[in-house]
Amino acid sequence: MSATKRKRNDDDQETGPAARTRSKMHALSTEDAEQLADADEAGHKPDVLVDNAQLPVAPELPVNATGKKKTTPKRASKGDPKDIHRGKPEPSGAPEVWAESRAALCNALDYFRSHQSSLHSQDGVAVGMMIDSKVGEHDIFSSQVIITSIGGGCARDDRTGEIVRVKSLEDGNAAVRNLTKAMHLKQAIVVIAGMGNKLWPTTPPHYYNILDHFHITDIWPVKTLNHGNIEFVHWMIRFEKVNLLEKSWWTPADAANPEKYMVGEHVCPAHKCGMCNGISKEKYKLGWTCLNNQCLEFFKFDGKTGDDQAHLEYTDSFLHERTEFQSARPLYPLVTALPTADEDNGFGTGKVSRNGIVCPECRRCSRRLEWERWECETDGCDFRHTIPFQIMKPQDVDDETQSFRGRQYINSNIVSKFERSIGGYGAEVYYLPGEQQGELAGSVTIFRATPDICEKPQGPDDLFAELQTSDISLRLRSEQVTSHFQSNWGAYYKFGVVVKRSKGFDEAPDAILKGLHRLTWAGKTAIDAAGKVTGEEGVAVSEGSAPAEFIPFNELLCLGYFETSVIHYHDDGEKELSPTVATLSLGSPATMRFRPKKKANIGQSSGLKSDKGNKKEVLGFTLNHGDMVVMHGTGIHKYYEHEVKPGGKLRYAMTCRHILLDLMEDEERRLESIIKGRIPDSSYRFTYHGEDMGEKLKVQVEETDVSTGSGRSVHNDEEGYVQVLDAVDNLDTELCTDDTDGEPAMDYTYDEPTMGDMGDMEEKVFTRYTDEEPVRSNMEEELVLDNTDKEPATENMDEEPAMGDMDQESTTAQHASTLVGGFMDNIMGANETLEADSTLLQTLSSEQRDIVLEICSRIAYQVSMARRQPQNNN
Ligand SMILES: O=C(O)CCC(=O)C(=O)O
Ligand SMILES: [Fe+2]
Repeated sequence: MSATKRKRNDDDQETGPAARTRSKMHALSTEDAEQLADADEAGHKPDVLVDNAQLPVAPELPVNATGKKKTTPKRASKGDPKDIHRGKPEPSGAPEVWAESRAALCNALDYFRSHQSSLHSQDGVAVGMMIDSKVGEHDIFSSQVIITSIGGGCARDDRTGEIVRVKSLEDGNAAVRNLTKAMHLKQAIVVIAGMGNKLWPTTPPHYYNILDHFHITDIWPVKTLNHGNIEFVHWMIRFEKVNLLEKSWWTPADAANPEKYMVGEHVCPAHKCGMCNGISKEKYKLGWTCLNNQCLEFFKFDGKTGDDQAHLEYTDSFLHERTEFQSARPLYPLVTALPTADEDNGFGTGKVSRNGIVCPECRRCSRRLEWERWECETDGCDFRHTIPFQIMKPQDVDDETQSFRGRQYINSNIVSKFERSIGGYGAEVYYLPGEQQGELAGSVTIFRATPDICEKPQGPDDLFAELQTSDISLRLRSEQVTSHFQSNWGAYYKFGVVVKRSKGFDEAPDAILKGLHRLTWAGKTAIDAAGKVTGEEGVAVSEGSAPAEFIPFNELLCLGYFETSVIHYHDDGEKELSPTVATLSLGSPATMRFRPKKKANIGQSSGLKSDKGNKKEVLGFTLNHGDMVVMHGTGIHKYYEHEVKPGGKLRYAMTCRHILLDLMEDEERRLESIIKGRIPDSSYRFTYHGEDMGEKLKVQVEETDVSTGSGRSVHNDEEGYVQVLDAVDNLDTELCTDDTDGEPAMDYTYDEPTMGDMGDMEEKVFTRYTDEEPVRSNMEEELVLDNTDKEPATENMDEEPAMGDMDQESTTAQHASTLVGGFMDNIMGANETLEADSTLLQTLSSEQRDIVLEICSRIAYQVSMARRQPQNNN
């Protein structure tokens, strides 16, 4: 989404003619600076919100926070930044706004959205500046004046941890340009000071502290020698506080304001350069020098250059001078107003809903960490703020989908594509190669949901609606700067860093369990399909990476995307991840892309070029509402990375994986994961069988009207019914067939319930009649499990009865029957929860167990639904 792309980095080096023109800029020439401003206006797009999902881990206290990239060499010591200020006096006041993390600061303040650089600009004009741990030798942090160097051209020395100059900035950089423009346009700048700045005159109360509005009086180049005695040019800036009358809150409480100068009291003399005619102030005690870095006299003090500049001290007149400041440009309010519904996109998921807030009570900047609302991050402060959600309907999704310009791309030198009809879906199967000739990294299978599929009861439309109204515990990951919300269910999943929280499937809302069962079908089916296609199409398969066996999922990660959220290129991990990852897309459309990792030896011979060190995408496709995508093969995560960029107002993705718990090092988490990853028996009522069951199975279903007892054929459309019947039918043909004639051995009918006071209520209970007498009452169930025409489930292969081992079979059948019977008793006794006897359950193969549990769960569900219907037939 273009609004989230970083258009340019403040530290970007500019090249080309415009840059060369600028290089002639005199430090303080108004005329040149105005030209520069014009050039910027013409040539640069406005700065926009940095897309923060790609940004480094935001530092939290007590880590010294400067928002450095992960690649930045480590500091020599990571002590508590408070230590730097021990013994300093307390400040006389408190900041109007503060933050403890860079992410919160940048999320909440519209004048400082810069997650990485120390400058924030709008329309090419600087509006907010941060002074933190990069403190130069000639920096000043006093009550009314701040002098600092303008970032860029520095790096941290790996050995010493010191900041050193590595690049000369004769031409300035984007930051210099944007600040110069602000100076000439008289744009006031909000200055923010971090605790990492050792020049604080008092003890900073928080990590990030908003100081006040300042204006820029001077920007000039200086020449310094770095540790290797190499000459570098960099740029300095001097700010003056706008309001000189009010005592600055960061000055000591118990001292009279030591720095209280007014306009005109002191004047710093300026002189014209005999060489270039440029005018420069006499800023240094060392004497006057020309401050035009294009002039031969630049930074020559009385003809001298070199070491004597190392200890440049400012003149008193330069420090004490105060400059008239009046501007037509409005000051940014220091406290950014709370976002309102009017500014939002109508659904409560717009860009402003992803911003942070400044708590009106404690003035802390807080991120939008909770999906539902903003909560002040200060312990003990219970300020909450909401922009109510509006439910997004299938029609809204359709409208978005119609206008979505997704990206369909396949590099056919690398990726092969096949199309099939699978499980009632149109499916696309893509094969991604590994590094070796003929090696397969894995397959990506997409099941395309049609409008019919989406509209089915319990289908994607229902699920999307349900997610919007259920509490699915979505939260932003506070320890990382990401733009999507997430909740993890089942086993702990290592996603970048180990998820801090995971809830057990036994506490999951139905929507999550429905997603899990749907994806289980997709995972299983995709493996079968990919295997089949490899056979049919002669695709080479490498050993191990994409096995033919499906390992049931034990984890589900639910992601929630607001309008501007994305998930950037990543892999899902390799070490603790089994080969299958299945995702269900709900709501807004999105584009998913795959590219080989930088170091993967893929695509070289096909001319796959790198883009800034990254490989280009090899596969891109749209994911629409209801679509499911299955990645199968660990090679997909080893050699490739993927990203997903939604293009609408609200999207959810539920992604299931199997986490290999044996590889989990943390024993406590491992044990917890076993428990949390257990799929509750009652959830098997949501078992999904794909969309073509109705075609495969033609089992007559009879419905008995409970009031008349008369039977009639059903193809009842009532919510959930056909689906339930289909599912039960499916079980029939799978397991419960009569040995003699191949017809289903049981026949589900509705029968009059035998329980107490159900009256005329349209109670629907499934009862099976066999040819023989029912074993118990007409409410009882009996299952005849037939293993003759079905392979036993692979995972319990050893324990399975041998074909034709009737004793074993009938024991299994009996156990199944007892389970269902016991369960029926249980629900008829008004207890709607399934309490299957686990000992008996263990005698069944996993497939049989699923089926038995599914029958039980579906009956329980129907009974409970019927019980909830209003009894208004009398
Ligand atoms: O949002 C999606 O569709 C994909 C999410 C994803 O890549 C992940 O959860 O790892
Ligand atoms: Fe992923």
